[in-house]
Amino acid sequence: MTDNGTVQKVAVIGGGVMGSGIAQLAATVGHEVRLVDVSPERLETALAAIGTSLDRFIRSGRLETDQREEILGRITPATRIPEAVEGVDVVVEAVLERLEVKHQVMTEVAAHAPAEAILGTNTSQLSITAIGSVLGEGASRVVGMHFFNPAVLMRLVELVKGLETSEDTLRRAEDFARSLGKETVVCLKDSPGFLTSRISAILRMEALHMLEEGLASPEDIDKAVRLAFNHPMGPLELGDFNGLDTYLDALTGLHAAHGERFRPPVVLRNMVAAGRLGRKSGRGFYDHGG
Ligand SMILES: C[C@H](O)CC(=O)SCCNC(=O)CCNC(=O)[C@H](O)C(C)(C)COP(=O)(O)OP(=O)(O)OC[C@H]1O[C@@H](n2cnc3c(N)ncnc32)[C@H](O)[C@@H]1OP(=O)(O)O
Ligand SMILES: NC(=O)c1ccc[n+]([C@@H]2O[C@H](COP(=O)([O-])OP(=O)(O)OC[C@H]3O[C@@H](n4cnc5c(N)ncnc54)[C@H](O)[C@@H]3O)[C@@H](O)[C@H]2O)c1
Repeated sequence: MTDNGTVQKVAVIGGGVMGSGIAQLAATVGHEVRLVDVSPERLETALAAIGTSLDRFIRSGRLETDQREEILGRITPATRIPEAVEGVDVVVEAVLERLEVKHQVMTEVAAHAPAEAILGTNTSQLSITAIGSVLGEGASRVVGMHFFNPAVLMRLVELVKGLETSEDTLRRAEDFARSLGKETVVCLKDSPGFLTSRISAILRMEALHMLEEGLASPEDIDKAVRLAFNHPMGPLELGDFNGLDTYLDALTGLHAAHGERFRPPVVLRNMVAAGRLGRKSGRGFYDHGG
């Protein structure tokens, strides 16, 4: 909904950890949502995860039981972008953290979405300007809309202005984030990692180096951060929660942009090479029974 409460048609591209949460959030506040993933299996997993999350809200009394089907009924799964973006007001792209994949998706979205639709990208750290660069003048409609995992609970959306992002696009992205019940901050300059990912990556880097140095077990490194600083999760368990492949992609980008202080530690490369991606693969720094 916009500031004046208008229901919007929203397409979320990518039905993974983040896309499923963003789709759920938008449908919960009453928007009409199309959720697109190239993989039908991922779409099935996404809808199941949304159902599980809605059940948790019902159990804790934050949703009525009959809202479950209404919310799910507002989400239309799809495997193709062209039909899914027809007539939408807002697109949020949440596919892999790879520039070439984002380019491919943005090009297809822009070819089929209405010219006035805003095109948000949920990238964790890539340049918004670079993502929009494939659209020529269309880059004015591209804006960073960085949600946090789990999108249904975390309070912030970090908005990032690319070099070509128009003021109107930024304002509409802000309206859309507010319609989802989120607070916003605006990163005025397009610098990889924006405000939040640079901060969180530094904490994560230190935890990974401590693990490599054998200073403590993963459990104790996480416990230290949780209890000393009142963080809800330690950096290693948060890595398992978010996806270690996504962590590695983000650090690789930050390393390229900001240099040595973000060089991905070997322990993380090895985890990803071994397919230990965290919760989504059943095993990461911890065993999740997968
Ligand atoms: C990498 C990217 O670019 C950026 C990022 O995303 S960085 C990561 C940002 N995210 C974080 O830092 C998350 C840190 N963790 C947390 O905030 C919390 O651990 C958490 C909110 C995920 C879970 O809360 P926690 O108290 O630890 O666990 P838990 O007891 O399971 O959940 C608390 C409540 O939330 C509910 N809940 C948790 N996850 C839920 C979900 N996905 N859907 C619905 N409800 C949920 C639970 O049911 C519970 O409700 P209750 O209090 O009524 O019983
Ligand atoms: N995981 C997090 O905590 C988190 C938090 C904030 C932002 N992000 C960012 O959000 C984006 C998505 O991350 P994620 O963790 O949800 O990843 P994920 O791996 O869980 O999901 C990505 C999904 O995109 C789909 N996909 C790939 N190519 C596609 C295409 N061409 N068209 C449609 N779907 C396609 C994949 O099938 C997959 O389901 C990344 O840019 C990431 O950096 C992640």
